Amino acid sequence: MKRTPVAILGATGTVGQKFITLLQDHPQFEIVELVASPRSAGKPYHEATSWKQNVPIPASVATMTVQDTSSTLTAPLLFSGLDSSVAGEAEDRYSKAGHVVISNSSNYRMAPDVPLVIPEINPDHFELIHRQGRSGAIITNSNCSTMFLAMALAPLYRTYGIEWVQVTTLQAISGAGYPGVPSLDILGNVIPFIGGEEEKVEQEAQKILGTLTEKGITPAPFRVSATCTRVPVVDGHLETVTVKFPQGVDPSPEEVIQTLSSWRGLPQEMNLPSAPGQPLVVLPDQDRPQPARDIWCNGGMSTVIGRVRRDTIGNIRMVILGHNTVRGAAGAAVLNAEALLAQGLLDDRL
Ligand SMILES: NC(=O)C1=CN([C@@H]2O[C@H](COP(=O)(O)OP(=O)(O)OC[C@H]3O[C@@H](n4cnc5c(N)ncnc54)[C@H](OP(=O)(O)O)[C@@H]3O)[C@@H](O)[C@H]2O)C=CC1
Ligand SMILES: N[C@@H](CC(=O)OP(=O)(O)O)C(=O)O
Repeated sequence: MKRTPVAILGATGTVGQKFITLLQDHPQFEIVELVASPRSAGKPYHEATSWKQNVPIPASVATMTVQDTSSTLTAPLLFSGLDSSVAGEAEDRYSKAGHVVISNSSNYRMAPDVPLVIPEINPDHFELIHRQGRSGAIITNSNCSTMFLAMALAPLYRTYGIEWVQVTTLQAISGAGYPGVPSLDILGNVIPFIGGEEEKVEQEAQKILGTLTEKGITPAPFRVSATCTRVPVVDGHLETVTVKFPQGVDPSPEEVIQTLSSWRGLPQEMNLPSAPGQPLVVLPDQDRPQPARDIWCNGGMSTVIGRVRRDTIGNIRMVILGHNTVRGAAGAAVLNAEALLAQGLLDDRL
């Protein structure tokens, strides 16, 4: 099968590097162009990037010359891990020039005509690309902490309804990009603030779980209260979550575990290349999930859950975990692209 040529925007960064490792042997996509800042442009990729992955740079990419965002690109499909300070202008321009941009950046996530999709939850929202008036399109995935929260909430919301959610995140340093948080700030420490993060976690899940109508997306009506912290962990965002169901709804922890574990969506039904067989994996051990042990569950594409138990104020509390640069970023974007292709939604654009 002929592979679709793709470019990676922000290729030298933390998310960009993860795109390269996930796409190097992908059956549907072939990396043909790399884009980063003017600081990197003109250099071979291996010189421009500070490679932090635990596999070597693929030979086909190592010597590719990096371009900047002023370049005209040939690839019809662009995966973006651009810094949000430049993503807005570049993604808008490329999508108006006919490229389909699958973005990790926060700039367009809440735009009314831009799909914010987790394909297990709301693949019907992809339809919004036809309302954008662009010859290409912009499709986004969520904030990394939102990703694991929304995945865990989806089957609960659809089975029981939700009144409110309280979440505290313990976020890895790779979430801040590279070089990211200075070592003297984070080693042996916890920083109880991540700029802009709580606002994203408090509103993105409701768009994802919202209902698509003629007028746009009506967000799901539950409230989220979030406290976001940075901890000295390299990869993996852990979150403690309390869920309050509507009045009179009070499933047992065993029922909730069954609801979470049995959840499947379009990526599993269509057997997409990056789909985890089981999107939510519930561990029985009292001291799991742990970032050092569990982030690579199903190739880093599952949300791992533990400690599901009754709460004293809400109904249920649990601990959730995910790989922030895989399912929380690059892997989510690749899965979105696979879902779009499988449904033929890009046939008129690629
Ligand atoms: N890390 C994570 O877990 C997650 C990140 N995201 C989002 O993904 C995006 C990338 O994050 P991350 O990889 O962590 O960040 P990094 O800081 O590691 O990488 C940023 C990338 O943007 C490029 N860039 C910076 N300035 C410019 C410019 N003026 N023109 C063109 N390119 C530029 C950098 O290129 P150069 O090397 O040349 O400077 C680099 O490739 C951000 O929007 C972030 O918010 C979303 C979810 C999770
Ligand atoms: N802020 C997240 C990563 C990120 O960049 O998210 P966003 O794209 O929503 O700004 C973290 O620190 O872990």
